[in-house]
Amino acid sequence: MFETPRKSIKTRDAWSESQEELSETQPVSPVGTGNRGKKKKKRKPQQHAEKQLASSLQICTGDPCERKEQSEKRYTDYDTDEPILRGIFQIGKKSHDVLLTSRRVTWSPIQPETPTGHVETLRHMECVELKDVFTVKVKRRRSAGQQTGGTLLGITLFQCQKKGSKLKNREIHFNNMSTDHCEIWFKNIKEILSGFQNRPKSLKVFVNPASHKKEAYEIYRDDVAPLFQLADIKTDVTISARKGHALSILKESNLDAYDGVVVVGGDGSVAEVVHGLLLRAQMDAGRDTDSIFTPVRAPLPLGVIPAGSTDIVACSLHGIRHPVTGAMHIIMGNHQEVDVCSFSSFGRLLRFGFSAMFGFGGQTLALAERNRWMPPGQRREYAVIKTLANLNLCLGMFVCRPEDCELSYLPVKKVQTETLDPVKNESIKDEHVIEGSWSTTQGLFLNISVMAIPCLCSMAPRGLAPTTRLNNGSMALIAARNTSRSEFIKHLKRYNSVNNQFSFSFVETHTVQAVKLRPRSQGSWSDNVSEDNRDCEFKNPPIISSEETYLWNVDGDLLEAPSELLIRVHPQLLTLFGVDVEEAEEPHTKCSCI
Ligand SMILES: Nc1ncnc2c1ncn2[C@@H]1O[C@H](COP(=O)(O)OP(=O)(O)OP(=O)(O)O)[C@@H](O)[C@H]1O
Repeated sequence: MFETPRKSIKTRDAWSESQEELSETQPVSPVGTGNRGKKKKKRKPQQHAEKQLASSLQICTGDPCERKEQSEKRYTDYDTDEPILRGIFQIGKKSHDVLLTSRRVTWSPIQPETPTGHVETLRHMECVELKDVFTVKVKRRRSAGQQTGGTLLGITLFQCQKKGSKLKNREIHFNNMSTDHCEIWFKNIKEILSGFQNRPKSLKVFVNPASHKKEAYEIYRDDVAPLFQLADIKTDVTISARKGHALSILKESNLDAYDGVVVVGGDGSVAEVVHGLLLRAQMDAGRDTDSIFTPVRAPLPLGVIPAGSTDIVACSLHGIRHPVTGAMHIIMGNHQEVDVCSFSSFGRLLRFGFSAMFGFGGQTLALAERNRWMPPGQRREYAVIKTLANLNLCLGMFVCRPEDCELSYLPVKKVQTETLDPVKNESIKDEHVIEGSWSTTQGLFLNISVMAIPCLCSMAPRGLAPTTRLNNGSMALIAARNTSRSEFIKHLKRYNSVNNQFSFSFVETHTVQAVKLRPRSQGSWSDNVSEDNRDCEFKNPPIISSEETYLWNVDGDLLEAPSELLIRVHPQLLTLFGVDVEEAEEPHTKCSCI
């Protein structure tokens, strides 16, 4: 969305970049200054410019009727978007006629007139929308080590370019050695760009150096920080020293100085920061989290730079695990409202998050965490194989069997209403969510998943919960009842393909607002220590559930919860930097272990 500029900005920022030579410099002819009060005096050259542009737009190849329609449409478009500046710049090797309006920069090569008086430029006309430009810099040639000054070469626009789900930085160089000319263009473009108010100017950044292959810091330093610097974003970076470090900072520090928070890491790190941001918002709003409360929204948007092993949140938000794409969504201020779950037990808030798994999902994570000494992919596969192998088995004093649970859920009921628009005299259809009533079921469950976001990842490109969206105000409840090992494996395998993973008689799915789970067996999934991993258990003591607690996988983090857990969805509680995507564009990874 384009918003009108609010303020002027200091314009003498210097940008030192290439050593490239200008082979040619064109004379300078600005047609306007952006000062609309003086517009009348400048009318003549502008009219001439528009006339020339209009005539050039009429010359194009293809079907004449289509051509006329196209040229009229484009001319109308340009006509409503008033020219602010017009001048000559060298772009690439050619001189170009460049036009700045409040929405875009358009350029076409300067060519001699044909005998008919037409200038054949449309074919080569190019433009960049200013909503896609994140910064403008003055371009100078400097010798090695020179910090200031240097020969002025022109200005450069930095565009956020989209290729599929991937976003990247594209530089467009407008070369002209006239200081006055460049300054006017720089000032005007900078002023227009300052009107995009969602774009952050100051960020609090958390980096988890322990994520995945321990490369999060390098990813931030090499791929992300230079882009933030280019976009003139101030950053305050904390390298997380331990689990819970980001949470304690978010709970204690004053966040007023920031326009957003960024986390560089995997899903566990994202979950910690999401919880911290929302907990802080509840504390500031005086909410009593020891009761069933209505949470307030987090005041700051959160950006996610993927550096973990699965990166489900980044995939669901960007469609791809690509740190530069994450950084670009932040720089461009792309806001996406996202539903969040709260996890509470006996009225007390345990944490905020996006997804939870109980049973198989909790058990595999517990086993993987106990074997952190293994490389990430290997320990995940090991945990999946081991848990599947032990399914329905008794290992010494530990029993791996489905959970005996009482599962209650509050379904989302949507009703359509129809009202009459008195002005347009047409009916308006509206959808409302109404309070349903709790349903309760019980029995043996192999796995229960509750997800407020689709949870896209390379193993499940359409998501672990493809029926939910980032902000549809509901959660997907997927419950797999007890079945044979081979049927359960078939169900798991289908996440990888386009086939419906839920078309099994033992799987039920519901769209819900709340879920309550009461496991009735004691300690069944709590551990599965077998002879062959006794050694590693000794080095990494197992997470032992007491009689009263159960292990959940909440956003890839282990949560030890008492025997009753209430999960509620809170529509659009958080703003993330990103967009809603249908499918992950990730290279499709097949789980080799099942
Ligand atoms: N300095 C640190 N040392 C160890 N653990 C940390 C540190 N800082 C944060 N943590 C914790 O590490 C946990 C796992 O990190 P993270 O989720 O980023 O990586 P991952 O597990 O490799 O990725 P994914 O969750 O995508 O599989 C998080 O719960 C986080 O709280």
